[in-house]
Amino acid sequence: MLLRHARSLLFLPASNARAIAKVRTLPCDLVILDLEDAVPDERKEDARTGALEALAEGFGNRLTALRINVEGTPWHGVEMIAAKQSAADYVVLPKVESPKQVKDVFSVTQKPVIAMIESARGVLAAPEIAAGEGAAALFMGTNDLRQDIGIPAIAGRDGLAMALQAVILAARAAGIAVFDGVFNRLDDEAGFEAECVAGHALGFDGKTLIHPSQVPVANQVFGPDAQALADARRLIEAATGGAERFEGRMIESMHVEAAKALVARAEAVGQG
Ligand SMILES: CC(C)(COP(=O)(O)OP(=O)(O)OC[C@H]1O[C@@H](n2cnc3c(N)ncnc32)[C@H](O)[C@@H]1OP(=O)(O)O)[C@@H](O)C(=O)NCCC(=O)NCCSC(=O)C[C@H](O)C(=O)O
Ligand SMILES: [Mg+2]
Repeated sequence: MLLRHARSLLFLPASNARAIAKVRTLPCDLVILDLEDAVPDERKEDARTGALEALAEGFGNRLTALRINVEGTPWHGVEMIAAKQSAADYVVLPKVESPKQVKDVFSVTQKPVIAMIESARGVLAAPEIAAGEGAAALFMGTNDLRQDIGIPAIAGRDGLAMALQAVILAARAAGIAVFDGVFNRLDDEAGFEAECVAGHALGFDGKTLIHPSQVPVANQVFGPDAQALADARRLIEAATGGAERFEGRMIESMHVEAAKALVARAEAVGQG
């Protein structure tokens, strides 16, 4: 699967063996083994060893990533070496504020880097980060971003709107994928689904997740809906080129391209 087709991107602490076993049973598209905030300092070393073993064992046909700690922490250097030696498909780099951070990690690990945008500085530098060497995708880090901007944890996402859109535009201008931040309220199913729908409508490719219960909803919201897929197939079949009428609306070549992209996404995620 291509990264841009991923709908559900599940974080888990690399120190949690039960979660590692569990994720192998889940229909998530990308597994992210975390060495950063989900792992206490005294467990970083164990987590690193556990991550390398788990990645070597593999996660079936799921894409894999290792989130390392940022430069300036005691773990950054050793985790870059571990990432290079690992079987992870991607490195996730948190708290990115410049393209140089991504380039430096890419040059050591030789793995495509998913840059997390988690601060006002990061948002303002997102166009350069997304276009920079080694950047494969952007993740929103909305917990840290709220804190950096000063948005109360209990407030909704209105205060994040400009940042979310700026990051999506930066990713699109650079031609890379972009994924929404995590939803913390584990028991608020309706709130989670509403945030997935809103993120999908903004243009995110998928959503980063923290719990198994969130995977099916993200897959459903970010996966092609059956009606849209049927519509896309009819449109591709009917189109003859240029502007024309299709089922009461005007279509042109960009609509055919969009329909083909939807069919490709459906096939990639096994919904074709
Ligand atoms: C949030 C949790 C700590 C909740 O844990 P808990 O209450 O123990 O979960 P459950 O009892 O409901 O778990 C049920 C079973 O599911 C497994 N499980 C739980 N979470 C995961 C997971 N993420 N991946 C795989 N499997 C998981 C449990 O092991 C149970 O199975 P079993 O053992 O067989 O009974 C916990 O969900 C958790 O740790 N989540 C991930 C936290 C994390 O990785 N955080 C870092 C990423 S968030 C982020 O990046 C923020 C960002 O930086 C920002 O700034 O916004
Ligand atoms: Mg964060």
